[in-house]
Amino acid sequence: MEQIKWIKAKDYEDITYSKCNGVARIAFNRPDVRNAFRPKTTKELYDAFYDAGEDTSIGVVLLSAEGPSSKDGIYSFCSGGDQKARGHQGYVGEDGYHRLNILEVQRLIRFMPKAVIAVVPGWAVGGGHSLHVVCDLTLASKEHAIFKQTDADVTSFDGGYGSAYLAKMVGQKKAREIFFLGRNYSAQEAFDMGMVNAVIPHDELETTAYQWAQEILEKSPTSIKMLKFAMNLTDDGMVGQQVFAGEATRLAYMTDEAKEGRDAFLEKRKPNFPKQWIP
Ligand SMILES: CC(C)(COP(=O)(O)OP(=O)(O)OC[C@H]1O[C@@H](n2cnc3c(N)ncnc32)[C@H](O)[C@@H]1OP(=O)(O)O)[C@@H](O)C(=O)NCCC(=O)NCCSC(=O)c1cc(O)c2ccccc2c1O
Repeated sequence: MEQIKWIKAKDYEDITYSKCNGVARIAFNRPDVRNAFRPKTTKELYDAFYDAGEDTSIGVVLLSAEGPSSKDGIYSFCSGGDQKARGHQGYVGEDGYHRLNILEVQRLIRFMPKAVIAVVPGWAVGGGHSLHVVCDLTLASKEHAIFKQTDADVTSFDGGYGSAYLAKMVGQKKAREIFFLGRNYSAQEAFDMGMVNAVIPHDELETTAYQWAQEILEKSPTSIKMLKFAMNLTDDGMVGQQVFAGEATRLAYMTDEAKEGRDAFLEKRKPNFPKQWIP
């Protein structure tokens, strides 16, 4: 097995961010509050995901978590929005504004042209549960992962990917059970209902995630990107079409036709599209 040498990509307070051999690892780092996210956390997540999306040396992103808690040794992926930071209209940051910025992070994960793997070492709850749902794949700790939806306990309902997309994954009845009853589900139960790809012994979770990432990196990057966007398309409406079509446009840019169109404009002449280019 290859030695994994994570290199810190940037210093943050609420998350850690490192890279190794084509893989970026973004990890929640507030284990004493079960990795709840506050506005600072979502800002940092957005920044790190944006960087990983733009970095052409990165092909796969792991969304993981540091831990366990220094208080009680319990592992968490993320327990959702920090209820202590919750104000009247959203989560309040140092600037005093009320926001629901985690939805922007969800969209970044959903629309980035790279595979994102949720690596769940412990609690995945509320908005933390929604984050694993929106990731492309989920690997869960056999011993410690627990999946739970508390949205209906705290009147903070994710009516987008967290619930409606979950229903596509596990079926309508099961998704309604998860949200309406808010029970705990083990990694194995989550696997059986189709929202987890593999149940992994805790000690092997991170290395397995890295191995899965390396396997994906052996595939054609354009295929991974187009397959991800194709699978997103039916659920994402016009935005899904826009994202998929944007990549088709990028491929079209690489043709002689596109070069002729661009060059003709720059040379202030009529474009010459020969008949043999007609499809
Ligand atoms: C996750 C738990 C089930 C774990 O229970 P356990 O008994 O193991 O641990 P404790 O409850 O004692 O927690 C230890 C310690 O952590 C603090 N903590 C845990 N979670 C949070 C949290 N979310 N916010 C703030 N603090 C948290 C807890 O207070 C303890 O601190 P001490 O100081 O006492 O040591 C359990 O902790 C739990 O149920 N947590 C709350 C889960 C929750 O309700 N999350 C919010 C759901 S709503 C949400 O996430 C959300 C966010 C958004 O931005 C949205 C935006 C748009 C739409 C929807 C959104 C949305 O739904």
